[in-house]
Amino acid sequence: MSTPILDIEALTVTADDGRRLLDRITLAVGPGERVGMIGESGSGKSMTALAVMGLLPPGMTATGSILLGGTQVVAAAERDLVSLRGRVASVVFQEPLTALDPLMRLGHQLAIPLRRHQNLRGSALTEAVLRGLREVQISDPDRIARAYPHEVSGGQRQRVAIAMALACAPELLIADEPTTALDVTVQSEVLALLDTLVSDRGMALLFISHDLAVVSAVTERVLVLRSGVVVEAAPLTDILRTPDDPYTAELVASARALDAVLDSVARPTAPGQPAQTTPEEDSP
Ligand SMILES: Nc1ncnc2c1ncn2[C@@H]1O[C@H](COP(=O)(O)OP(=O)(O)OP(=O)(O)O)[C@@H](O)[C@H]1O
Repeated sequence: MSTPILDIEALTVTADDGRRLLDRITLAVGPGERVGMIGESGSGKSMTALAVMGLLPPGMTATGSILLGGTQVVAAAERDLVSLRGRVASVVFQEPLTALDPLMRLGHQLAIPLRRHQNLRGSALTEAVLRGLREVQISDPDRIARAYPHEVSGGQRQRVAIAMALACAPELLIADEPTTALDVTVQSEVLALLDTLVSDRGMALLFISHDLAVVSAVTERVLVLRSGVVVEAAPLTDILRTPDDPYTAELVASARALDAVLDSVARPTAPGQPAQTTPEEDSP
């Protein structure tokens, strides 16, 4: 296998009260590979994403190794992490407002990473902002660029957050429950959009969700996390057909839209093929 973009080895994260939130997690994501991380609430999925980006909350200590684009993240200096974020890996969080400044027009927010990454100014920058919005299938980019976050729908906000995450052309996109906060129809549209963008750009994807049906739509290999421990890591089809761990078996049994999942096992050629949808135009 070629050198992984992300190579996590025995990652342990401990809270200041001594609780182990992650316990010797090991995971590698190769260039262009799509890996799912699944587990119940509190299992440590978001903590893994934060650790990879060097964004652990105060009081948390990480040990082990996280190589991101070949650079060690554990105990790295902030200035080294800044150059990795956005360029090597970006995150899309569940709640787009986490990534967006409520007091800044969306176009200005998207312009910040574009200016930094592509060194654009003036009308070239404006054009890049509108292009970025079109790439996330926003059909009225002029209006959205002028709007503040609260003036657009949740789906549109998440599309802008995705555009910001992609602005520096990262090699790895970490999507942490990116559709969970959205209405069901918008969920499948945003999932289809992510799937297309990741394919078109040949990006690697670490897709985090509590929902096996969602993970199965966009990834080919899955890691199951429980109480901070990896209880199973296997190709998606193996997890669905013959889960080894009882907890994984439970997840499979209770997955929403189980029929759709089993259907995708019957047609194993289709990792990364979520429901076909038309571009979103949900109103705010
Ligand atoms: N800032 C914090 N300080 C202390 N403990 C925390 C903090 N944030 C999360 N935790 C704890 O870390 C553990 C892992 O949480 P994490 O947010 O990674 O779970 P998760 O799998 O992403 O859950 P969810 O699906 O609900 O987001 C949980 O026990 C949680 O209570």
